[in-house]
Amino acid sequence: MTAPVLSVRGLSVRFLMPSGRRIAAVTDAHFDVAAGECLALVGESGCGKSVLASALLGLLPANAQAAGGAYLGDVDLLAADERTLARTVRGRLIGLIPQSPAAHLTPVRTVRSQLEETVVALTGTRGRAAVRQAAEAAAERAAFPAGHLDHHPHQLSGGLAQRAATALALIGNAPLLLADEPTTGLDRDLVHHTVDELRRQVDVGRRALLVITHDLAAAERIADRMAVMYAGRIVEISDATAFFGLPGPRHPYSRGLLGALPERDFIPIPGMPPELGDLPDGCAFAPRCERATPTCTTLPAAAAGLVCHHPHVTEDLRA
Ligand SMILES: Nc1ncnc2c1ncn2[C@@H]1O[C@H](COP(=O)(O)OP(=O)(O)OP(=O)(O)O)[C@@H](O)[C@H]1O
Ligand code: NI
Repeated sequence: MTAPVLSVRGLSVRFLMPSGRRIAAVTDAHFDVAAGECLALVGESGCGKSVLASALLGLLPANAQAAGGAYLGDVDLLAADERTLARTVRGRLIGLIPQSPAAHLTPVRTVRSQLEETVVALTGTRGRAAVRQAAEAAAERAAFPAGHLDHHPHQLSGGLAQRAATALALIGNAPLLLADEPTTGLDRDLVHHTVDELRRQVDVGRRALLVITHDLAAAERIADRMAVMYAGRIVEISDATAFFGLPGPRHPYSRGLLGALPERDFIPIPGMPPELGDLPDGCAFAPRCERATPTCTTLPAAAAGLVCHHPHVTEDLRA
């Protein structure tokens, strides 16, 4: 296997609240993403997905404390200073595909001028003609039509705004693309389109892609591997084909997430996720888990991409 582009090792993030409360937003995350691979990070709202992404980008708020390591090439993202993050990480090592492209684009300037500015800032290209050509090439890579380059963001459809934002994210040729909810608010056709464009960047550009999403159908379409997060912890990492097909997810929570989909069983997981400021000592999912036993008051050891005392194994799935 090729060396990973991103290696996350024991990453934890705590928010310290004025009341003295500590919020455990991310706990002990371990994963890799390789070139030419897409890892989808899924889980219910508030489970810590965006906080994890912010930690990688060095964009945590001042009341956050991060521990552990996150390595991209020879840069430890958690230890890097703001100057390194601004000059070499954001845009150059990590291309960020934003959640709401319309808000990410500058409203008063054309797409062309924003692309050109980013070309100058990130690639060192100089000279009007060369910059113009590089901006047009970036648009083309994201399938943004040349005929719309002189439009302002408000003149673009949701799909074209997404492609403009993707074009911007690709300019620095970053080895890692990070997309936080890239398909939120888009209709199904556009979801497919956006996801397929991102997948193309992985396949053609041999980039690593970490995509954060609520949308399991989008994840199924794009991901090679699935990471499922619950109450700040990644509880399962599995091959996407096995996860969505047979034998299916191994963690009871992951099975619940899939089973809640309208196109599957349409049965919601009972109960609510716990408060991240008041997590139990043992497995945080136990109160909602139909397989819970007395051992679940202790924390399960992580093994083979699973944090669970009683995962589903292939034998019970056949029964
Ligand atoms: N600045 C902050 N101060 C304190 N707590 C915070 C702060 N930012 C986020 N949190 C808490 O961290 C937890 C994780 O939030 P996060 O935004 O990562 O969730 P998420 O999984 O991305 O959810 P969604 O799917 O809704 O985007 C939440 O409980 C949130 O309240
Ligand atoms: Ni989020």
